[in-house]
Amino acid sequence: MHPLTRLREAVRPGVPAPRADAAAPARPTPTEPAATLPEHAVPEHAVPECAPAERAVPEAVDRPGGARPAGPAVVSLRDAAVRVGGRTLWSHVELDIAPGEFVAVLGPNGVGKSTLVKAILGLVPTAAGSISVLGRPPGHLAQQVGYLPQRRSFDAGLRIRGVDIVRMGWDGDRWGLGRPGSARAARERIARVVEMVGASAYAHRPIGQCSGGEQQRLLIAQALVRRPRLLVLDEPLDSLDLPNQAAVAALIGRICREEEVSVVMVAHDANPILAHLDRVVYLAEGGAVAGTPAEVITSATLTRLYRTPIEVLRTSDGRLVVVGQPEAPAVHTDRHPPAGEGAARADR
Ligand SMILES: Nc1ncnc2c1ncn2[C@@H]1O[C@H](COP(=O)(O)OP(=O)(O)OP(=O)(O)O)[C@@H](O)[C@H]1O
Repeated sequence: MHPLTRLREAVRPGVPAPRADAAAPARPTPTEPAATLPEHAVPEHAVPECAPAERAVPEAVDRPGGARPAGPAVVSLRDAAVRVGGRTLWSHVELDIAPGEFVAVLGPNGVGKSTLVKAILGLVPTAAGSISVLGRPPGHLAQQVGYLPQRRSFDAGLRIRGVDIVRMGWDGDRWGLGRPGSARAARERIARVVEMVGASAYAHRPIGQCSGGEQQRLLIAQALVRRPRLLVLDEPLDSLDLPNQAAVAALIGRICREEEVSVVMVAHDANPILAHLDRVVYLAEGGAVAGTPAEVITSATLTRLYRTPIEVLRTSDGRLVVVGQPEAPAVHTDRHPPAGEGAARADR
């Protein structure tokens, strides 16, 4: 492979290409609860009460930054199911994500969290039901969706600067040619997002010499630079130490509010992100439970979902802390390229 092609593959922005076979448009507004596990899986008392699944997200007061924003949902799943490798991973999933909401997708290893975000991106087709993103089938408005795939790290010898990585997010597919429009607007926006993620001090260093946490911030800036309306982050806290997990979680919460972008983030450990979240989606046992952290993160619900005793405590300052949640393994053995896509971007 030509060295430039290899470099380009290594640092290409995570903007998903549109799929030809994306899901059909969403159905008209149903009236079922927002999200539930299949009835056989969770007794009635364990299913949190969720807002009705309406296409226009109703206001609520559960938002860390204030009331839940009203307006058309940015992401809607209606009775959605996904099959990979001949097996249904989850089904009957109902979910609405409002503009500017910070939503975490949580659950045990291998339950289908990454597959859920890939379905939202249009990289994996729905087997039943429907998904809509910004009112269109997944993958149709890729320019308005920023994506940070799982585990991207850079070779220590890579000389390209952090700021160039961010620039690639701006140029998109025209990397090396430049995107039409004002060069000044590009410079200003790139400087703005670099500052927003707190990377100004090291953005001009070679990316290979930046720490994992610094690289992660620059990649978040890359995903954000085109002012997406939806930011999809697949385990952005993976392999960061605890202080960095907390700092990056706080950063994402702040970005969510300042840029008015909806964020869907896959995570293993709820604790570093809980204080910043508007909603959580727990995947388990072939279905999903969604709601505010206070609704979903309870000892009874998590114990049932993980099939192991888990305690949820409330600290004196009102924070929820999950105790006893199984640790994620250091190596994920269940990673595959998404259906219909080569391995190029799947699981880096
Ligand atoms: N393209 C594929 N073909 C076959 N099986 C797949 C494919 N993609 C995912 N799977 C399987 O689907 C299951 C869910 O995978 P997924 O990566 O979505 O889980 P996850 O919840 O994100 O896991 P983890 O927490 O370990 O990252 C796994 O068992 C995985 O092996």
